[in-house]
Amino acid sequence: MEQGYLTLETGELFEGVLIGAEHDSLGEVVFNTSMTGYQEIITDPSYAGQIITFCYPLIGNYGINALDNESITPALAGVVIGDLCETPSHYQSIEKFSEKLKQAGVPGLAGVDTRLLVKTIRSRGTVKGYLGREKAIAFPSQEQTPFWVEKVSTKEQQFFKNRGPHVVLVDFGYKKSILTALLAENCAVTIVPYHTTFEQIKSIQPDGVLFSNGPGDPMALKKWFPEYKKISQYFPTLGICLGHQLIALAYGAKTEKLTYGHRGGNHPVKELATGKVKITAQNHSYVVIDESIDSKVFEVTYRNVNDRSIEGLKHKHYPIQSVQFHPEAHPGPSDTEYILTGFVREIASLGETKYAVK
Ligand SMILES: NC(=O)CC[C@H](N)C(=O)O
Repeated sequence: MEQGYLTLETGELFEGVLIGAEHDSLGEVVFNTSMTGYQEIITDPSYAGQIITFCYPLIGNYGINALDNESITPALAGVVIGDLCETPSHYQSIEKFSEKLKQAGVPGLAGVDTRLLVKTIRSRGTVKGYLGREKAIAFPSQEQTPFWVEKVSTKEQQFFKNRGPHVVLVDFGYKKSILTALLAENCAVTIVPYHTTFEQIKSIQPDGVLFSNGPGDPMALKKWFPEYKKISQYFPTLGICLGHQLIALAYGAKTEKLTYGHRGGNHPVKELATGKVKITAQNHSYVVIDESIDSKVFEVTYRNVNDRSIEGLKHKHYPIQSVQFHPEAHPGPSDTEYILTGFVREIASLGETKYAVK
């Protein structure tokens, strides 16, 4: 196996062996603390442009199956792992982790001291990294950040027929699990590109709208905020992760980048109405800034137990709610599944009266 390196922008160097696709890669180095779910993580479009470090030391031991992909084409820039298992054992396994990376065009580095790397990111904050055969001597100067949502959002509308309420899923890089959860609730689903206008959505006549998760800085979508506001003022709306950030921004709030983000399957959030703590799956860098919320407009519904950051919002006049975590889980606990099922129940019960709410 060929030796390779991950060079951080801040100068630290990590050695390992190259796996997966045979090209070098530049990306934002982040880490995920989940103990399982590497397949769902590498196929989650929200990781576009990022190099994921797995904190869990053993990756690949249960292989890759035909069921758990969150998207067809992985969008991430690379992976960094401790021990790579090349002899997977699971009855559903159809290929090895390294084969999946290769076939998806994603390079990786194995045999890395990921514990040290994670500690470095925790103290430095999220940094750029260069993964390749050579140590990087210089980093390319700050070129324009790619518009990741454009790369992962659907180009065409797709419709899934079903007997329940009709949901428009605005695709910023949606995880398949969100679609699966809606279909399981009998929803008919129309998936639309991120730039779909209010008038276009109105012509679809849905019962509710769901703004999906997605990669990058939510401010990259600034141009469309007025449209997202109009959509959410007309239709009952649920926002998940990037979708949550976009709703807050569309109503005048602000977002900021966390030092190293929340990525993993055991992030505790408190539901403020009940005081109950739920364990959630998370994957984000940005958060809505507390002081930027207009308390006449939004109620904060959830807070992160570790850093008290905002995890959920509810509009005080319109049927709009949003969560920073992932109620669809995958991978992660299903403690907050009720948010998706509650949304479907709500749009079903609003029925014909829904427009009168405004
Ligand atoms: N999973 C997501 O939707 C991530 C949202 C956004 N890209 C962030 O990093 O905060």
